[in-house]
Amino acid sequence: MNTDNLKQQEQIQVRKPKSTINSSILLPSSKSESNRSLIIDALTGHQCQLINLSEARDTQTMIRLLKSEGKILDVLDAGTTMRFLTSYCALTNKLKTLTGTERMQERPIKILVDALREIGADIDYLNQEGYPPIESKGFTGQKKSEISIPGDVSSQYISALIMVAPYLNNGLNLRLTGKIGSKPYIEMTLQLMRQFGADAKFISDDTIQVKPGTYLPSSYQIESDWSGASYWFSIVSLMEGSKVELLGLRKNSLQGDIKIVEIMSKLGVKSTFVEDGIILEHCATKKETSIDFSDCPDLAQTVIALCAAKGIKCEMTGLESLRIKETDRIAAMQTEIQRFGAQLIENDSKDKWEVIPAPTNWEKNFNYIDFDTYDDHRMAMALAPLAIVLPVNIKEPIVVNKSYPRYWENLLQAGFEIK
Ligand SMILES: O=C(O)C1=C[C@@H](OP(=O)(O)O)[C@@H](O)[C@H](O)C1
Ligand SMILES: C=C(OP(=O)(O)O)C(=O)O
Repeated sequence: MNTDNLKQQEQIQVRKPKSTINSSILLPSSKSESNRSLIIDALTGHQCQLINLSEARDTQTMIRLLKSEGKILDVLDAGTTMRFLTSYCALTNKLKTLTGTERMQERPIKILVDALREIGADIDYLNQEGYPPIESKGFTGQKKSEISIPGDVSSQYISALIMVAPYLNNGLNLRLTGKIGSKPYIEMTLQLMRQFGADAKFISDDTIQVKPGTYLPSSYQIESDWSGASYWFSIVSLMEGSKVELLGLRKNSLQGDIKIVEIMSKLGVKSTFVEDGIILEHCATKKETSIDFSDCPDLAQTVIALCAAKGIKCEMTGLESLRIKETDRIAAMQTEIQRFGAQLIENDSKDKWEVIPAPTNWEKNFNYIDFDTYDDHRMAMALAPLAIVLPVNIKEPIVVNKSYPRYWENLLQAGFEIK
């Protein structure tokens, strides 16, 4: 099934399946694991065997740019690609210009650039101080091996630094200040580094130590993507009697977004791990809950959309980083769920949020709803499951290419009607 034509449309109509869903879905593989293993592979001189690399545009962009002989590396809208390549180019003495989409040029990179400069890299901003585009102008030797970096803005800066750190003559001791956000992504980086033979670990609550050394070429099989899995949890929660098998997921995942299993156990999905994945079955839901997304920010939109539509009141914390992702995801979700009478309310100190769901039977007031997607794959993928409740139209369906190019294809396979 080829959905390229569908994706080229300005808007698609998504309608619920005519019968109860009972499907087996092959998820995309994780772009986070893929992009890390690609940097590690590049540092070994491309000696590793990486199995099941992601089809996601963020990963395909990483593959293309790591091979590129050109001076300008355009990461498009891929955050990890921008941050990981910045550190890789800066510390391995590659003279490159790194740029990206308009939105990428609004996503801060100062914390990473400051840290790289302290270590000894020569980097310039080409436009606005603190933001891409940047120019990596060379690395002539390590100035410092102990530095501090804020841990509460984006874990990607930290992953970017530690992944290249074994190749620094003196290694790196990195102290993280503030509350550490997206910590499982840092753990994923450390585990992958160790998988490829590096000596890298947390030596205290706030300090990571990376010893000098090299990665050992080896083979690694990338797992399916737990963030992509979350949309299927939402679908199963919304459709009574439904059952979905998701292939390629592991119980002992490196990905923090496996937390969706626990979150959804309260919100209408029973999960059972099987040999090559997980089986999701619809079950009863709570009507009120509270969730901290500090460890798993990419799950927030899925849960906000689900609670808003399904009458679940939800208190949320840990959403701060959503403001600097593909779009301001808090503002975007506030606007989109308001279309059907739900709200996402931020408290005065901007550190707690509450989903006030749409009133019971809200769907009776509409024939359909149009949703905007703000150049953000997760807006499209989080809102499309609401088609189970009411017909939805999704703008710019091509956005899914960033992490889950076969999303619409998989929905068709499960019986959704899309045109
Ligand atoms: O390291 C990674 O692979 C990622 C880290 C997270 O970003 P932050 O650390 O900026 O929260 C996450 O949102 C992103 O999708 C992928
Ligand atoms: C935030 C995301 O990606 P990135 O920051 O890598 O662009 C995401 O995939 O939700």
